[in-house]
Amino acid sequence: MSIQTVMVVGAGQMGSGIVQVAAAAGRKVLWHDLTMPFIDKGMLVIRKHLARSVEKGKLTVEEQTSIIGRILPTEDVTDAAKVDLVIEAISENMAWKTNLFQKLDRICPPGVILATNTSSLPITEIAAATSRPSQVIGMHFMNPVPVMPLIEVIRGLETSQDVFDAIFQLSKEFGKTPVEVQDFPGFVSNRILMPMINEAVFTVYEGVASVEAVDTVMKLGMNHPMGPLELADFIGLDTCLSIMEILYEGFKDPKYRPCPLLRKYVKAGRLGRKSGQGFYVYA
Ligand SMILES: CC(=O)CC(=O)SCCNC(=O)CCNC(=O)[C@H](O)C(C)(C)COP(=O)(O)OP(=O)(O)OC[C@H]1O[C@@H](n2cnc3c(N)ncnc32)[C@H](O)[C@@H]1OP(=O)(O)O
Ligand SMILES: NC(=O)C1=CN([C@@H]2O[C@H](COP(=O)(O)OP(=O)(O)OC[C@H]3O[C@@H](n4cnc5c(N)ncnc54)[C@H](OP(=O)(O)O)[C@@H]3O)[C@@H](O)[C@H]2O)C=CC1
Repeated sequence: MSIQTVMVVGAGQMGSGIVQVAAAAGRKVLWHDLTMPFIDKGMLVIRKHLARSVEKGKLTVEEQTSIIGRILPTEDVTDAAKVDLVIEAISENMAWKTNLFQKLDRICPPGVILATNTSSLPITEIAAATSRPSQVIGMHFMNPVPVMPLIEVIRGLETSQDVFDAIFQLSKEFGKTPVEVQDFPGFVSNRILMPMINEAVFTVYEGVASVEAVDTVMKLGMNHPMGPLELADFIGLDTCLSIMEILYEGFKDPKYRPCPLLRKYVKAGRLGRKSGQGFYVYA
């Protein structure tokens, strides 16, 4: 199964990273979001990162130009009919994702693989919304995509071996290390990471320590590159809350209850770096 053309849906922080990595790996990438200004914003981010790589001598100007040339923005989702693989990276919301997968299922010819970058939603449930559950798979990149070497490759209940092998191989061609994971809430990464972040929020909520103090403890005491609250802001507090809700709902275990402070911040629109304020304020 050769994958040469890819559509990425969603021009947020994950979508732009996935587009950059796929284009750098020589794939032609159609990039779709609901409106062109979102894609334009994402293109600026990619151009900035590539320009930095050129400045540092990690990329030639010719390579930079050809990577940009392989990225084709489109407002028309029916362009998905032209690709071998669609990677969905829209917001972490099951209704929006199943709606999109139903649409993609109608648009794409048989044989096109539909992958989701969901952080925690059940792949099997997303697959069941389509008429091709054997061709639906989880391809979970880490943030920031161009830097982090891992991709969790998640098998839905019906994912075929051919599709699994093709995505595992493609992940390697993207320069990443794929790890096989079964379809359970939060997979491996967020089942372990997100309760730690949630516990850090509880630590602030209960007045044990300040935001800065919690992050300093984890950075200097545990050698984490970012403190858990800084990382929560980086991921997006809306995404963190959605993941905690999915763990709580999926396991029905109170240990996964989201901290009320996390919920409060999301309700207030404090989503972290992307909205300008979360646990920290960004310029
Ligand atoms: C929620 C989920 O479902 C799953 C997830 O993704 S969970 C989140 C997983 N990610 C993490 O845990 C990230 C933790 N943080 C880190 O690893 C580091 O802080 C970091 C890599 C983000 C930044 O590292 P740093 O050393 O502090 O910064 P900096 O020196 O500026 O950057 C290091 C490199 O990363 C690049 N970089 C940093 N941020 C970047 C971004 N957003 N996009 C692309 N490249 C980026 C820099 O250009 C630099 O590249 P070079 O080595 O080629 O010069
Ligand atoms: N943030 C992280 O660290 C990680 C996130 N993920 C997962 O990746 C996915 C995206 O997350 P992230 O990039 O952070 O989110 P963002 O909020 O940064 O971006 C989501 C983008 O998707 C767009 N969008 C929403 N609905 C549609 C649709 N129907 N069609 C096309 N575009 C749409 C949004 O547009 P609009 O603003 O108009 O709604 C927005 O541009 C989520 O499933 C998340 O769980 C996975 C790994 C890490």
